[in-house]
Amino acid sequence: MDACFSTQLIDGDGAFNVSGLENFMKEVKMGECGLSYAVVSIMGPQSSGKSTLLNHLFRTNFREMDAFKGRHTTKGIWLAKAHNIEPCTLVMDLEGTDGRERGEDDTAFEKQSALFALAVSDIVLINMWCHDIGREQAANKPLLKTVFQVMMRLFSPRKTTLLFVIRDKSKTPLENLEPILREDIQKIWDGVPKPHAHKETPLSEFFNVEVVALSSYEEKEELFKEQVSSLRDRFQHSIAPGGLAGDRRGVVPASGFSFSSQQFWKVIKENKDLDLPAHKVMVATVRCEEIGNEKIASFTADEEWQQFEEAVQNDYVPGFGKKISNLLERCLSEYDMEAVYFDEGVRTSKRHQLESKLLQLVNPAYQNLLDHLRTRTLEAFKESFDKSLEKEGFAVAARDCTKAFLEKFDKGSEDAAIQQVKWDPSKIKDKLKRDIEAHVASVRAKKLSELCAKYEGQLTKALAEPVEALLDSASEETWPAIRKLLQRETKSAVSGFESAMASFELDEVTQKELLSKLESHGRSVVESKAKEEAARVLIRMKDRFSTLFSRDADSMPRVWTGKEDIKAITKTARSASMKLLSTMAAIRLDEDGDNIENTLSLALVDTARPGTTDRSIQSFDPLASSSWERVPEEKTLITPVQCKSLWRQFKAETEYTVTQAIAAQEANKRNNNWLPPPWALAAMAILGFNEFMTLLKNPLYLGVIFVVFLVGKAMWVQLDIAKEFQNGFLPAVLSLSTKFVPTIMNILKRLADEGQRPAAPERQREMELQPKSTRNGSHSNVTSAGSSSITSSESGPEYSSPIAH
Ligand SMILES: Nc1nc2c(ncn2[C@@H]2O[C@H](COP(=O)(O)OP(=O)(O)OP(=O)(O)O)[C@@H](O)[C@H]2O)c(=O)[nH]1
Repeated sequence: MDACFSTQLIDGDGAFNVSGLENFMKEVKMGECGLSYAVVSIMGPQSSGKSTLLNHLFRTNFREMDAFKGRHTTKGIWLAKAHNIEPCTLVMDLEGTDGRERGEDDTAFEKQSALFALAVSDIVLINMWCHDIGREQAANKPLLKTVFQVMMRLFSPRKTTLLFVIRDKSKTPLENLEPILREDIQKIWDGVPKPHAHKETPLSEFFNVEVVALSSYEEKEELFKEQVSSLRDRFQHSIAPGGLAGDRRGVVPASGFSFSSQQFWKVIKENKDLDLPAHKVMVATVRCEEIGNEKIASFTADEEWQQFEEAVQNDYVPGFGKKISNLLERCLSEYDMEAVYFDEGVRTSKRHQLESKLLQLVNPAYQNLLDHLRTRTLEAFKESFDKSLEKEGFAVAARDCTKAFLEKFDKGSEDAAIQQVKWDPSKIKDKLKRDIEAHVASVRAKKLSELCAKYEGQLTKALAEPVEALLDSASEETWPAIRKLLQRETKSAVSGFESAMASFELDEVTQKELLSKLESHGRSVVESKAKEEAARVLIRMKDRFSTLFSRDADSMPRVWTGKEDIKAITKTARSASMKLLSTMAAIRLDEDGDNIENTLSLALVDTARPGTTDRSIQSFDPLASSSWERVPEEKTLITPVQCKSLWRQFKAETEYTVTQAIAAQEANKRNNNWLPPPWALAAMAILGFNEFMTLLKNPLYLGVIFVVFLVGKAMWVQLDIAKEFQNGFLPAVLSLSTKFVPTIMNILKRLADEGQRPAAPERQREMELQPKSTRNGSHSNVTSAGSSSITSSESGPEYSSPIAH
């Protein structure tokens, strides 16, 4: 027996051979049959030639009783596939009945196997001896009774074909036998108790009854074979309309046959009624679920899908939607193909389940893909936006690029779209939009701040130095000039900035904000410059004072000859410095209506006005305040009090210059008077002529005159007489008188040293042996003597200036 094509389905003890059936199903490729298959089973008394008939009819290998070896009876239910019969026909050989009445014991194997055969078979062959027809004690009667009884428990008629096979037919023609048999069958049917619903249901509603008679296999084998062969033909295309099982109902699809059979047997064993429709739904549910799970498993294991799943982890994959849709479609259509014969409701709902499970499986990959698409699009946007900024204006570039790249995203998401479902990519698109907007905003802020910095820089450059120069030359015109300059430069910067900003298409409020920022930058440049200058005001004042004081109208250095009116010059110079102080005292970027200059002038310069000369009686000090009248605090650079203290410092620091000038003037005057008057010189020359001639005529006198000249010359140099007399005659005589004796002593000492000095090399050696300190000491003595003479010459009598007070 070929184990692959026949198997024991249920053994003698009622155990279902699940694995055997599964193997059998695979071998005969039942899964592919769909509804195109038929199940034939045979019932009949033991050893009535059932196996023999089946083997001849379907070319199966059921074990037959070997006439020579002894008795063998079939146990349980065997299953085989009919050879060369279309469509695929499964054949079941049942254990033979023993022909005895078994009462109502539904648990007997005979009844259970009959019910099972009726539940799963399209055609049931009822094997009977010809001589049993019309007999009251026929062996098949209890069998038929059993068949009809169990049939009621199937709930709904399956329209099973009952093919009565009359064995060992006699000479009586079938035409005569058949009515008798049908009568017998009808009698049995009528005698079977039926449920209320089927009280009036005719037998034909449940069964198609067919009768066939065969000659004895034992006695007329050839004829038997011939008749079997023609009977075999009736099994070809048995399920087609008009065939043996043409009007069968409630067929379970082939792939559910195994599960269905198991369930039938289980229910039968539990002695429960078989609800065929419910069974069908149940089988469909289980099978469709199984098919769905198989499809999910095969989808998950699909190499193409795995490659896609891996690829989308790292990057966007073009063509994702189409490919995945195809894979899903393939999977679903495979399901459809396999589940097509199962209950439609179940099949459809399980299909939905399968679809949603598959989509759940695919969704993370889809989300990943869209995320990659979003980041990719954003990166590409950034790059393209940067490039287009070089060619077009900001707002246009931002608008065009945003539009283009959102469209690209749309295209990408369309490409990723899966046919089976409408997943909405709008959330991711919104995120992309937000990212793009944020990028545009950041670039805009950067560009605008660059632009601001550029124009602010330009404005700073245009203002800083001119403002500094204007403040330096402080006058009444300084602040109007600064205002004019500020207005002009701000206007030009604003117009430049405005046109540069146009491409950003900013809203009016922002534009105004930026422009006013630029304008206030201009003001702040001026203000900070003014503050800087104010911090240096004292130096500036002193500079101005010394410029005006020590240079004349032609900018030539003044020589204090004595003719200059130092008082007037000082006053002019101080007035100018005071003006500078007043200019620096406050920022006057708006119209200057302050009174600073007047206040300062009154308080500091015009102190000589009548009534104000004596300070002790000046009751009110206009500078004793920390704020100027009509000048807000933030515009004040130097407060009145600070002005006062600065002025005091200024005066103290410039006083020396004035003193020096006065002293120089005095000295100059005296310098012109140190020689005796010309008339005295002329008298001396006329009166001393004879003595002079005597001196020239006597060589000894000449030598003495020469020595006196040398000593005189040395004294002249040593005492620096010419310089001494620059300070006036009287101070020079006093100074020279104090230094005269020490200088004479010094000259004599040096002359004595010269006379005692040995030859030059010896002197050199002596110098080398002499300690350094001694040498320096002698030098420092000379220097100190010199410097002391200079110091004493510089320190003239203190001069008390009338202007200083
Ligand atoms: N008289 C007669 N005997 C037959 C016929 N066909 C087979 N037999 C004989 O009947 C005996 C039993 O044959 P099987 O085919 O084993 O009978 P069975 O009904 O399958 O027996 P079980 O399944 O064991 O109940 C064998 O010895 C056969 O030779 C027939 O048409 N007429």
